[in-house]
Order: sequence, then structure tokens, then C-alpha cells
Amino acid sequence: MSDTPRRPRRPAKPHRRPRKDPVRILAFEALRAVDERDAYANLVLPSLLRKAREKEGPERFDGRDAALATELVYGTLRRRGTYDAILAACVDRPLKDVDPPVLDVLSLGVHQLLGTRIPSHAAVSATVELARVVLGDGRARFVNAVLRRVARDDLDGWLEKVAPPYDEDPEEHLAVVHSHPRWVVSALWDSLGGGRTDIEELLRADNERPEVTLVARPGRAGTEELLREESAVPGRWSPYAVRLAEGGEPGAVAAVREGRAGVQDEGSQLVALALANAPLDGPDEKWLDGCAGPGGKAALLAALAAERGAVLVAAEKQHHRAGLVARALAGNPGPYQVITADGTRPAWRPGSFDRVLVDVPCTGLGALRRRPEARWRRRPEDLEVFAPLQRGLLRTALESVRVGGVVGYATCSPHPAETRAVVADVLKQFPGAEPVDARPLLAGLAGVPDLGDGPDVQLWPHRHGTDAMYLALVRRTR
Ligand SMILES: C[S@@+](CC[C@H](N)C(=O)[O-])C[C@H]1O[C@@H](n2cnc3c(N)ncnc32)[C@H](O)[C@@H]1O
Repeated sequence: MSDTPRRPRRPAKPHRRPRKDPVRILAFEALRAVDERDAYANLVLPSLLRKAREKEGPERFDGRDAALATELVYGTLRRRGTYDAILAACVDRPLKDVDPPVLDVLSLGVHQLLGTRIPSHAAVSATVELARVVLGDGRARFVNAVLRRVARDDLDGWLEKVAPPYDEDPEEHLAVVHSHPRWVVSALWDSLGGGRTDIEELLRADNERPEVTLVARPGRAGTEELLREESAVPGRWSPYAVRLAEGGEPGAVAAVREGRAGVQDEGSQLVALALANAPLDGPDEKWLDGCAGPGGKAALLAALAAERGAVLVAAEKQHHRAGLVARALAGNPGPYQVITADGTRPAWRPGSFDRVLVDVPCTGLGALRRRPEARWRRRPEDLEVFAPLQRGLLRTALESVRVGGVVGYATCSPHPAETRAVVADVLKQFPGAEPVDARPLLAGLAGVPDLGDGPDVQLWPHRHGTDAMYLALVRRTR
């Protein structure tokens, strides 16, 4: 036995249970659902908020808590690229070796430290408490150490350290600073053209939460009814649009609950309106929406068709999405039909329709404002998957319209491979069709500016306040 005196043991700290903060636990659960189950934040969040309200009661979980939880989830997901670059500089191993739940907690902490006005000490201690609850004390100590390193600088300071200088590598600089995958920066820039200012404005707009925009479906609701809602202001371009300037709760609007109005970005409204307003010789009685689910544009088209005594056929390949279309169209004042059908193998005779819309499946790179996780899920290879389907749907649309009729090809992506390249390829193989200038149809609505060289139209969040919708109109000539 050794006679060296034993070092007296430090008295153990009395164990304190971690404080449970329902807002941050909810935000963590939402991030896990997005990572683990490929859930969509905008779908998973409302049900988590409802559950938290039920469990905690309105006193312990009020509107401000819901707003903070939403901001934490959306902000963390959007800024993930920037935050990962900063975390990589603060963690002593590659980020891929950090357990995903630990990384989610760290990202939430970084967002509070660098992306909100929460004071640093509160951001660190709240995140460490969260880590104690959801990860355990050991990993909470790791979270504490990493966040203390992050807290040594502000966002600008970190960006100077972790982003390459713009002059050395412009795309990587923008990717890190504005938190977009590099290939997405590159594609958006190709489509937008212009210099640094333009692309930076677009990338910044992608990181802002869009206003909620409503559509008053013609013949069913008027904008004056929607304008009576708190903080409601008229839309910028569409005569049917009303914006809820302070976010608002669309579910609380009677006209939305009754299906007389809907939630719809103005870019989508403009696409439907431009197709409906394209000049046509001869009959204007049968319209087709060949990719209708979940039914936003179909509902507007059906209401416009009803005003003219025309009928809309809304086709959707997926049965459950056809159900959503049926719900969106229920109560339409004129005749309509919803069918489950593959738009590339038409269940109708060629030349049956006067107007046809194909709002084709795409990467959705034009709606990044709305889907904060989408930019990290998409891969350049997705373009190859969509390419044949997009071409097939446009080709069938052209076969489905009568001679003299008009087809609208729309995407909520501005990627050149999904827009102009598709239209150019299909028109090459379909000699009986010619482009129609879509610009005057939009400019005629309320002077939508900056519509480019035509004949097609690309809308942009930073220029038009809409999603980056693309529209090409094509007339069948023989
Ligand atoms: C971009 S979304 C359409 C959005 C819709 N226009 C709206 O405004 O609500 C594309 C839709 O096309 C559907 N789709 C995919 N392949 C299809 C096909 N071969 N035929 C018909 N619909 C298809 C998808 O299921 C999806 O619902």
C-alpha cells in the first residue's frame, strides 16, 4: 500500500435537473424531423406548435413562443451552410463525424448567437440546457465548449475568417456568406446574369421569410373582403392578390377556410392569369391543367374559366394529390373535372383543349424562401431526373391543345436546364408551334417591370417580390 497521501476528492456538484424550455425543444424536434425523416419544415412545424400549445397551455406557450420557435427552425435551416462553415472551424473533428442530433443542437446555438438578438450568454446557456435535456450531460459539455468558441466573434468576423475572398473565388464566397450550395449559386447566377449586386440581392431575398399572399378566387371572394383582415394590403401585381404584411394566420381567414380564397404567391397567380389572358382566335371553352396538384393554379384557372363559361379539366398523376385538387376546386362556380391521369399518356383526344397549363415537377429552386431545407436536399443530378418528364409533359401539352390554342409551360425553378432549354428542345421537335410573347400579358396587369428580353418571362424574388416562377407561352400553329 502506498503511503502517499490521497488527493482529497472535489465534492461532487449537486445534480441539478436541466430546465426544459418548450420553445427550444420544439425547434430541436423540428430539425430532427427534417434531418431524419426528410420532413418539410413548413408541414412539420404547425403540428409541433399545436401540440406544444396543447401540452403547455396558452399561458406557457403563447404567440411569441410560437414566433421564436418558427424563427429558430427556419433561420437555422436556411443558414445551415454558413453555420456549418463556422462550426467546422470550432470543432476539432470533421463535421461529418459529429452525431447529427449534436450538430442540430450546435446549429441552433450558432443561430441564436449569430443570427438573432438573443444576448450571447443567454444563447449559450439556453442551448446547453437544451443539450442536457436531449443529449445528456456529457455531450452538453461539448456543446458548451464549441459555442463558447463561436461566441468569440460576430457573424461578420466569422465570415471574414471562413469564406474565401470574393476576388479569389466568387461563387464559393457567395455560397458561404449567403448560405446556398455552390452549384445553386452558380445556376441562379447563370439564369439571372448581371454582376455581384444582382446575385447578392437574390441570395439575400432567398434568406428572407416571404409575406403570406392570398388569392381572392374570382366569382367567389373579392379582394375587399380580404383587405378587411388585420395588416392586409393589396398585392403588387395580381388584381386578385392580398398580402398579409405581418405574416398573419391564413387559417383564421373565413374566405380561406371556405375555399373562396387561398394562399398563393403572386408569381403563381401571374402565371395562371397570363395563360388565361393570352389572345385566342376561335372558341375558348375547354381548358386543361395537366399537372394540377395540389391545385393552387387550377383553382384560379377554374374560377377564371367559369367567368367565361369555359370548363377546366384538372389532371394530376398522384391520386392523393388529385384529392387535394378536388378540395381546392370544390365550390367553383362553373363546371370542372378532376382526374387522376398521367399527363404524358393523355386520357383525352389530341387537340381537345383551347388552353393548356403544364406547371411541371421541378427542383423548386425558385421557391427557396418558402422551403428552408430544400436547397440542401436538392442535387444537380435531380435535373437529369426531371429533364425527360418536363419535355414529355410539354410535348403532350402541345398535342393536347387545338391548332390556334395556347400552352403555358411553367416551373418554380429558374434553372436554365428546366426552363429555356426544355422549351427550345421541344419546339425544335414540334414544328407546328411558335412562342408567344408573355411579357405584355404581365405588363398589362399592373405594369410588372423587368421582364427581360422575352418572349418568355422569369420572375425573381428580389425584383418582383414573388417566387422565381418561369413562364413560356406557346401557340400551336398546325
Ligand atoms: C409543380 S407541381 C404543380 C403545382 C400546381 N400547378 C399548383 O399550382 O398547385 C407538379 C405536379 O405535377 C404532378 N405530376 C408529376 N408527374 C406528372 C405526370 N406525368 N402527369 C401529371 N402530373 C404529374 C406532381 O405530382 C405535382 O403534383
